[in-house]
Amino acid sequence: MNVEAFVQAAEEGLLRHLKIESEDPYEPIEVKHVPAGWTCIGVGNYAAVFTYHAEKRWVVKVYARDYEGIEQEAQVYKQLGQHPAYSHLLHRGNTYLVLKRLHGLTLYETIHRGVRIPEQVIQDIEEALVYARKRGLRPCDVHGKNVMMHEGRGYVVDVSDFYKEQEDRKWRDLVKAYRLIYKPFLYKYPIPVPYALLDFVRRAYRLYRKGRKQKLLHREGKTKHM
Ligand SMILES: Nc1ncnc2c1ncn2[C@@H]1O[C@H](COP(=O)(O)OP(=O)(O)OP(=O)(O)O)[C@@H](O)[C@H]1O
Repeated sequence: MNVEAFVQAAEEGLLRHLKIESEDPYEPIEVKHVPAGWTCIGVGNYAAVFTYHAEKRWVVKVYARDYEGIEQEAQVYKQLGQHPAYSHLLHRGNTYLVLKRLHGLTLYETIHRGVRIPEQVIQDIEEALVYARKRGLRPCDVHGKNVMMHEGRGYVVDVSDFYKEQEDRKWRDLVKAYRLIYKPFLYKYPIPVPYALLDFVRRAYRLYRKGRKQKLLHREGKTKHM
């Protein structure tokens, strides 16, 4: 199948009948109906990602909201060029992108399933982020659901926020947690962690970062008035 035929199949077979909704901007979007022949392989807070039974090399990332993000993500892929740790863009539609499929499990899923994450995976992702910086991008929103592991190597699955002015701390905090908590405990005794506990940690982390940000803003406000 060529890209044009795939795009046609996506527009006629998937997008016309697909039902996805974004109810809470801080929670993954909800997939209500997927037409036959297509499978949802992942959801984020903005988009859901689908594979087609007749063409396994590519995926369709369909946005449920913030459609201006599509152009930004397409631009980031153009700026990134080809790199083994990233997907790449094949086509940009009005509400969707066609991307190279990455294989494996997100780090979030590996922890859920109790699969060991080797140091090499973390190093591959670090190198991929250094590469992105060299191409003039700022790696942002790199967290456990946006990075993948396949056959012991690391991949970055979502680059949609790399255009932003400032990097955030998510990846740095994840590496810290990997070295301080994961390596000494879960790596040695890889037990499956329920989604409920992982979601609790995710929400607690969000609240912690929000608290830190407010504290900082408060302090800055105080110094300005001194
Ligand atoms: N190129 C790809 N190949 C395979 N799976 C993918 C690909 N892109 C995304 N996925 C899967 O779909 C999920 C959601 O995609 P993605 O993280 O890009 O969505 P998003 O809404 O932009 O995320 P976020 O909420 O972090 O902004 C990923 O966690 C991953 O499981």
